[in-house]
Amino acid sequence: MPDRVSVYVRVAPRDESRRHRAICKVINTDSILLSSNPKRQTTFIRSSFENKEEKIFKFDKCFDEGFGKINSQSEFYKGSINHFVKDALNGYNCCILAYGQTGSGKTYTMMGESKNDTRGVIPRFCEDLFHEIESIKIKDSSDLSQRSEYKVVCSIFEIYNEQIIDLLEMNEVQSCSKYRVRENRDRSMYIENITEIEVSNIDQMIKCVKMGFRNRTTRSTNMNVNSSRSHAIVSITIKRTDIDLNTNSSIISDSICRFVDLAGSERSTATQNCHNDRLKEGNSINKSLSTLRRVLTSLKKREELKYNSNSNSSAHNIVVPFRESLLTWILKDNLGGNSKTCIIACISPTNFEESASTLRYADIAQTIKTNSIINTYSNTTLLDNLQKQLRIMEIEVNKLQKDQNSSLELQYILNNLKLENKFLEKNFINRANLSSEMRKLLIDSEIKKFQLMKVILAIEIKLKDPKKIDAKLIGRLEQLKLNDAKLYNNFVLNKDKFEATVDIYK
Ligand SMILES: Nc1ncnc2c1ncn2[C@@H]1O[C@H](COP(=O)(O)OP(=O)(O)OP(=O)(O)O)[C@@H](O)[C@H]1O
Repeated sequence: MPDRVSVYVRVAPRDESRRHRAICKVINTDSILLSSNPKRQTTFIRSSFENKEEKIFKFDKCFDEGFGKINSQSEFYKGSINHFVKDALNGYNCCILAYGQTGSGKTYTMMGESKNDTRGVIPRFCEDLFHEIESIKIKDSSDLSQRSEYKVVCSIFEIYNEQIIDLLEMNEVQSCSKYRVRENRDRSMYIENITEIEVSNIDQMIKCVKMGFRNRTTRSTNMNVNSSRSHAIVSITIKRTDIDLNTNSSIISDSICRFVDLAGSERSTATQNCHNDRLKEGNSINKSLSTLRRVLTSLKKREELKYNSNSNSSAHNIVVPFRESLLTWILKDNLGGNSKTCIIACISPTNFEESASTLRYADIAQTIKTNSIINTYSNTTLLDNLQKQLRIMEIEVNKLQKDQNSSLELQYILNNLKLENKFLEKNFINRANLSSEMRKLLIDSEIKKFQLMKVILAIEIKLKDPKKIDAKLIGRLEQLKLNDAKLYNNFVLNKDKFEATVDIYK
């Protein structure tokens, strides 16, 4: 079912945002007037400098009125994200991205603080997820015909300088190169070798998420990295199996929920990036965020073409640069693919340009369509797929056996050739006793022996790896056959077998 990327706007409190930006040494602050109107779902932004324009954006929901009321974490969660719990349990992939400049409240919104009422979207989602699972289990317990089983797996990583850092890996010294982004058969993305922890209740889940974010802070301190310079991704995989106890058949649904706390979106010129490492950091953040913006722009263009020209072919000519950064490659399916996606546009009332830029990109994002489907299959489909795979493997095994047979046939031919060679050698040694006519014959056979040795040598080499047998060798054997059919027939006692072997490799 086509969905649209939804956008929720959140405004950080003026003082907090300014204090955080001061700590992060962000310069170029600007004084702006910014307010959201939750009734109309609009956000108004205007620089207090007279020459800057006024802008009004309309989104799915606008929270926090800027100068007025600040929405609590609970109000924000209930008004935006909590419906994703049911979606995820029903088998839909979901993705929640927090986008905005440094100090605009991305981490506060996603993770929140340790105080109970200030916890963010991720811990609240995890709590709701297990509450929902528990309530389904209680409902099931009175139903004798059905039972549901759940498996929840969590992985947490960050992308820093275009490398993946596993935040659940106990060993602090990590080889980043072992983490590879791979594509599943259904074209969804996964990270090879990433630590995955199975959790079975709220406590385990929250501990896992907290450990990931604690590692993010510890590692960033050890590496002298500000956490806002990396993108943190929490990935929760949910597998639900509904078993019909009467028929013993089951329906399985799989979904992945990704929570992405993006690095600060300000341009590197806006921060005091003079140090080499900082410059590298800045460049890679710029690269991934600018790729993200280009991906959003290309997807929007694609949508417009589809809508205006009513032709899919011109829309498909638009190349979306997913592969140009790790971030967009991992999120490929979430941006315009099989996912229910939302962007939380975090803005801070201290910088006109950056806030306007965040709102502009959120505006582009909300035009993008996704195609979320319930990722479900029955155990009979699973069986069908496994049987299909089995058949493919059987064909492979047969082929391999055939190769092995061919190699046995070649071995047989080789032995015959060796025998013939011995015969020729014997004649060669006794040639002094031969008549001139016989000698001529032997010179011929000497040439043939030489040819034969070459063929034997080639076959011996190829026997080590029969697959590598090439047209040249077959050509040589064929030539031998043409030059002297009698000799050839002597070499090969079982002619048919030999030809069959040659045919296989033709
Ligand atoms: N809605 C809010 N209510 C209360 N405090 C907030 C809110 N938004 C942000 N803050 C406070 O503002 C400060 C900066 O927020 P936060 O660290 O979440 O910003 P950020 O966008 O993640 O920055 P960075 O990109 O540097 O990681 C924090 O002290 C946080 O507690």
